[in-house]
Amino acid sequence: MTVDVLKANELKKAAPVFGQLSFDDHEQVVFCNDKDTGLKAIIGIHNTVLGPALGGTRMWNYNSEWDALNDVLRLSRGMTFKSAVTGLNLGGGKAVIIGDAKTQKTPELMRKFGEFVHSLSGKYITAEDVGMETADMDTVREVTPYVTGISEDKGGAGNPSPITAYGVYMGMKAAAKFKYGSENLEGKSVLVQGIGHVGESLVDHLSKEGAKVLISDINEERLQQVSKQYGAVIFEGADVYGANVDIYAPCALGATVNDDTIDRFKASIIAGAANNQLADDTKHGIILREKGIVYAPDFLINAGGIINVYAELEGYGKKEIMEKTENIYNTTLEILNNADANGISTHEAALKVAQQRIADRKNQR
Ligand SMILES: NC(=O)c1ccc[n+]([C@@H]2O[C@H](COP(=O)([O-])OP(=O)(O)OC[C@H]3O[C@@H](n4cnc5c(N)ncnc54)[C@H](O)[C@@H]3O)[C@@H](O)[C@H]2O)c1
Repeated sequence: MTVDVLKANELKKAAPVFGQLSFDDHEQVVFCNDKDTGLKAIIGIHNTVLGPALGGTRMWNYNSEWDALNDVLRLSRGMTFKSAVTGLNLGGGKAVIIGDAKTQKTPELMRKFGEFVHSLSGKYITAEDVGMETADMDTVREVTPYVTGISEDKGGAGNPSPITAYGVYMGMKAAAKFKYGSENLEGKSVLVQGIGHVGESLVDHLSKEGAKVLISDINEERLQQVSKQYGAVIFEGADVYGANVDIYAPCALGATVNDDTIDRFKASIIAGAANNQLADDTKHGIILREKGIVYAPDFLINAGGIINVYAELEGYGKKEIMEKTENIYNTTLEILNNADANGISTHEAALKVAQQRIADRKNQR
């Protein structure tokens, strides 16, 4: 049987890992199970040509183990290209813990997860992602040195989210320069979907610049708090994707640009922090281009966090972190212009730069 003659669900049964639609020549996929703590985790190592596979751990109440596997495969692949396009000597990896971070996360579970990370001898280095806090990484640090994103008083670079937000802000400004001829966001309406660690900080930058900020979240309490603090308007419409705004900033979860939403966008720029914003990178990247919607590739503009944690490994300080993150503006503008000149999607343009860097390194060996 070949991939062509099997439908997705049948393929999953026939080849549960290598046959996953999101499997993209990943080097290693590790399933971690511990009965005592209830840990069920999957570590995905996509590529280590440029360096150790670094990427955060996400704790999420997945509907099924298939969803968790699919997520870790997609996310770890994204990390490979994020580090490559950003010029870091890191490979791509990610981990998912299946469960509710609010009710099922315990220090014992995090330590056990850390032991699994340690068993990979540094091939995978973890950090925080959705459902994780700096304090959780401190707990993991008790059992392995292969963790970043630990707190500043423990020698880490601290919470990466504000740096991620700053990079997204830089990428958004570059997209504005490309689309509107000016990077100035004053008066532009921006809908930030998801006002968590990154989203809130992005709202802060945008409000200070005089953008008209709309916010959307499933957490009503946060909506009220962020609205009050920054003067942002809570989006009340029925269709967040069809909102009449200049810029849509997805900062919650991925795949919000999909077959169902793509024809509804009125925004002329999509620039946000969420990983894997395009449900289908190729197809939706091309459709956005045809529609004249400028998409600032997620893995390019949300690299501030990885720049921040990379500092822990390379030993550089805040100044260099901010300089590297600010440079996301230049890289984004370059890639948007390059995509335009070559008639390809912005996603493809960014991917090509990343893939070339990996191929060059491989050839040097
Ligand atoms: N934290 C980082 O440094 C970093 C780095 C790179 C990428 N990212 C990505 O950015 C996104 C946000 O990360 P974060 O650290 O702010 O996460 P977070 O968990 O702090 O915030 C996510 C927010 O999205 C909200 N949300 C969830 N589902 C939603 C929905 N359907 N509609 C509206 N809101 C919804 C949640 O209530 C929460 O407020 C994630 O996709 C993450 O992978 C984060």
